[in-house]
Amino acid sequence: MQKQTIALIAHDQKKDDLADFAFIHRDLLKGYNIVATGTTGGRILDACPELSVRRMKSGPLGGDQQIGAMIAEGEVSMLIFFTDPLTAMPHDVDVKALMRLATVYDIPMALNRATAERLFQNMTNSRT
Ligand SMILES: O=C(CO)COP(=O)(O)O
Repeated sequence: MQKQTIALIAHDQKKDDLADFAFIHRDLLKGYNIVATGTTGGRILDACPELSVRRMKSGPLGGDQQIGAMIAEGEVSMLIFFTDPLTAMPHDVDVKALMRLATVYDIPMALNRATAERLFQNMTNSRT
């Protein structure tokens, strides 16, 4: 069976947190294709070199839009996006557009670690 794809993205202040999250859940993530924005993808690969990560452009250069287009094409089944609500972003409209498409296409979307942990807990439980 074809692996499903999970999108992983983090803003700069949240990248340590997402790298840690990916490391802790690396065994689960091995069962998925991962797509990430450029810098985030690099951080995930540093933490978990064994994972298959497709790196798109960096967020401010269009990476969020690329992942949004993949969602519109039905190619992404979950979005984990550790956002930074305390820093202004030049590409805020792209971030909002990505969240909008995840909502339009009704894919599970976690915007913080607490929600992501619960989604992954749910996936772990449904595997056992
Ligand atoms: O800005 C981002 C998401 O909006 C993330 O992009 P990077 O992973 O390239 O830093």
